[in-house]
Formats: sequence, structure tokens, C-alpha cells
Amino acid sequence: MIEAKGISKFYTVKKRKNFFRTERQIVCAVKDLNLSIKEGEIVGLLGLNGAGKTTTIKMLSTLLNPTEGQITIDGYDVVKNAMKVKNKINMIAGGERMLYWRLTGAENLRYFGKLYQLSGLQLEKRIAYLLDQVGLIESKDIPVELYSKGMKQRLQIARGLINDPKYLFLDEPTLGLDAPVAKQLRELVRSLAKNEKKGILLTSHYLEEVEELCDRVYIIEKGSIILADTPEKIIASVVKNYHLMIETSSLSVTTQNKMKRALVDGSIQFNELADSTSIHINAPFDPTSFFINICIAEAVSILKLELKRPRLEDAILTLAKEKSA
Ligand SMILES: Nc1ncnc2c1ncn2[C@@H]1O[C@H](COP(=O)(O)OP(=O)(O)OP(=O)(O)O)[C@@H](O)[C@H]1O
Repeated sequence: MIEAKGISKFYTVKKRKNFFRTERQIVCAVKDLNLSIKEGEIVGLLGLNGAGKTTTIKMLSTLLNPTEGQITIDGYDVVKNAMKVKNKINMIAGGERMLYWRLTGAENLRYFGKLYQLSGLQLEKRIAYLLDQVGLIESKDIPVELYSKGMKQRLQIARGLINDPKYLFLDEPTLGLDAPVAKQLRELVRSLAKNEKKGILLTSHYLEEVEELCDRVYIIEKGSIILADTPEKIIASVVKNYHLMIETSSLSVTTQNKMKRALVDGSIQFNELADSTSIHINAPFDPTSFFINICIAEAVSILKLELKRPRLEDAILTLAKEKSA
């Protein structure tokens, strides 16, 4: 398990005071942050620009030392045992960094494998396995500069897996990819966690991706965690607005009035159609079963039913609005 306990990071920056003088200023990028990632778990780290995500990932991946607090990976302190934990982790970033364009796909993996002291048959087997996993075996001898964006990103994934890390940090892994390629990558990420039991920390600006993949999500703001829970619970705790549309056989005024009275909290609107009525309900709870029961009791046939449930994006927008209010 990765565990961060009370970590903070302060940067010292020089600010120009006037033409002749600069003064030192302390920037607090991360403040007293607690976080954990278990094996087999996909954990999301969300926050607005400048919230402290990159700084947190850099500390978790040994690229930066925390100013305060402690991070352990399977019990090893990342500062005191940096070499030991480096073999347990790796990072995959979106975009086109971290690859050598003049080298072929296989040569890139060979180079990165050697950095992890892999060599000989063991390394060649690993390279072949990973190229096969990410669907690049046919293109292994082509220079990376001739790869498409999707191919480069798949090679990034293979590179991040070269040392068979137990924990992976994924920073915007589907950035700029077409929908089908992004979908394939999400499936691979899910399989790495569920089948290979890797612990994964994911940052992404695609909130649907986070909602779909993550078991738990941390929301970070100004360097501190303000919410930590499953996506469903975060949505339920922040957004209290469900929209239900039911199209039924034509409703009498009496039945409409009964429905109005039954809905104690929320709003209801009826639109008469040619042979039916469409009912629009806004409520701070999921009103589906409640209204189905009323329809059954009133012998009303349901022709169509659509529930628009709130999404993680709605929760993040609500939180941002609350903070700026
Ligand atoms: N090397 C640095 N020196 C000084 N300040 C820094 C440094 N790196 C980050 N910061 C500051 O720390 C804060 C957190 O930055 P960080 O890059 O961790 O946020 P982020 O959530 O990753 O943002 P983004 O989504 O824009 O990448 C910001 O105020 C940023 O300006």
C-alpha cells in the first residue's frame, strides 16, 4: 500500500520587489495531505489548475521530497529507501514526452528496461510481452517518430510497465486521444488494476473517465484534500438534483393533483401530448421508484422513463461554484 501521512510541500520562490531587489517567498503547494492507494485499486486525484496534483504525484513517485510528513510504499519510506521503492513504481504521462523518437518501439523499451537493470532474455521476453499487450508487436521495429499519437501513447504504457511496477501513476493518460483509442486504454488500465492487482493513481481532466475507472477519488484544493470517497458518494453528497422524465398514458387532473401532493420536496410539471402525458420531476433524491409506485397504484401505464442522474462533473462544478460564492 502507498500511504502519505500529513505531507506538505513548500517551495521557495524569488519575487522581484523592484528593479534592484528580489525577495524570497514561501509557496505552500501541498498542505497536511493524507492519502492511500491499495493494490488493485484505482484512485483518482482531482483538482483545479494549481491545486497541487503534480506536486503530490512528484512526492509519491520520489521525484520530490516532502517538506513535512511521511510517504511509505509497502512500508518503505520513500526518502530513506528511494532505490527500493523505485522498483515498485512507475509513471505514465499523457502527451508525447518520455520517449526517444529516433529509436524504434522495441529500442525504447530496451533502453528503459536497462535503467531498471533488466537485461538479456528476461528483458527481451518482457519487451515482447508488453508490445503484444499494447498491440504494437507489428510496429516494434518502426521509429517512434512515425507512430501515430495513439501508438505513442500505447508505447508510453508499455514503457511505464517495463519494470512490472506494483503501483502506477497515470497523469492524463488519454490526453488528446481519439475516443476509441482512449476507450482501449481505459480497458487496459482497468485490467491492470483488476487482473494484475496494480495500485493506480490517476489524474485526468476527463471527469467521465475518472467516474468510470476510479474506485475512490480525492478532491484536492489549495494543496489540501477537501473530499475523499467513492465517486458515487461524492456525487450524492454534493449534488442534490435528479431529473426524472416519465411519459405515461394521458393523466386525469385528479391523478396529476395526487402526484403534485405526493412530491413533498422538489418540483413537478406536466406536458400534455397527443395521446400521453410527459411528467418532468426535479427532486433532491432519486424519485424513480416513488413515482413508479404511484403509477401502479393509479393504474397508469408507463410508456417511457428517463432518469438524468448527476455526474461527477456536476459535483465538481457545484463545489467550484460553492467556493467562489
Ligand atoms: N517548482 C515550483 N516552484 C514554485 N512554485 C511551484 C512549483 N511547482 C508548483 N508550484 C506552485 O504550487 C502550486 C501547486 O502546483 P501544482 O503544479 O502541483 O498544481 P496542479 O494541481 O498539478 O496544477 P495543474 O493542473 O495546472 O498542473 C501552484 O501554486 C504552483 O504555482
